[in-house]
Amino acid sequence: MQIKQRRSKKVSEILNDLSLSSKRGVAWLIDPDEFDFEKLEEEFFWQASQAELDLIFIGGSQGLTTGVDELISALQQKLPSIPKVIFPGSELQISDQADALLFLSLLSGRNPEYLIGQQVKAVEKLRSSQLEILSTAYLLVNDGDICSVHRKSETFPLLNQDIDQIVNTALAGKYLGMRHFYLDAGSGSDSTVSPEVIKAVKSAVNRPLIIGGGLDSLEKVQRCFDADADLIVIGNQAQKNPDFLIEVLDYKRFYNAALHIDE
Ligand SMILES: CC(C)=CCC/C(C)=C/CC/C(C)=C/CC/C(C)=C/COP(=O)(O)OP(=O)(O)O
Ligand SMILES: O=P(O)(O)OC[C@@H](O)CO
Ligand SMILES: [Mg+2]
Repeated sequence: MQIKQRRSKKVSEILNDLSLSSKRGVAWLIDPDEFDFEKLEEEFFWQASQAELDLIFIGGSQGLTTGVDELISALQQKLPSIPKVIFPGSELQISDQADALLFLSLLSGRNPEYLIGQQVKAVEKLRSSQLEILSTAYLLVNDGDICSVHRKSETFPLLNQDIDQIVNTALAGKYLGMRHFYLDAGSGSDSTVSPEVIKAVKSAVNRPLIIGGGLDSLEKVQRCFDADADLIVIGNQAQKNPDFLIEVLDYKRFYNAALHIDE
């Protein structure tokens, strides 16, 4: 509660603002299974808040419950002004300490547990919670790489080349009433969501579009920004090298400022 009262904007408003403007946003994904807080210097947290990190996502593909509350409390101490959003690998990762929850349905697959099973299991916890619930169509898309999210969900990704199928899947989510869209290549994926797919989905759904998976260079980030991604997610590469996240944030600032000059 205390956390939410201090914020001026809801997470849905932050996403809508990004979607309606040509500005790009960056989220840092922290996997509570693997995160070692001790390793990060104070300097890193200072730079992250100065560099206008938009959101922090918390979640892991294994969906384990351990450490989620502790992680969010620790983040609250270090980065109090940045909204914290649960990106759940399972309903067990829901925490009231966060500001919002990506209420995902894995539309690229046909596993009922990830289409509706986990969501129903989450309801008891959500009925009494203050979390902002963000209905999110979640699609796994890459060139055929199999990552831990595919193994965990027992689904295959849609292929970048099948643009019509991807757009139709995203639009089916929109027609079902979903308001946010997340195309994910999978954590650490060799291939990313292609710019053609990003462009096609964004122009079809015209709603906030989140892109992640395998973004490990500024070139890949730029391709997503140029293709109209509203928010990109950096996980693995920030864990390997925290300076990379700061570089991406600096790049975003430069990118958004350049857009402003052109306007
Ligand atoms: C809505 C509720 C309550 C639950 C949703 C449950 C669903 C549909 C999940 C989608 C499928 C799934 C398993 C997604 C995982 C998303 C995630 C947190 C990925 C982060 O991956 P990492 O844990 O960083 O990857 P590694 O395993 O490679 O470390
Ligand atoms: O860990 P990376 O490869 O950055 O992927 C982030 C996220 O989109 C995975 O679900
Ligand atoms: Mg993980």
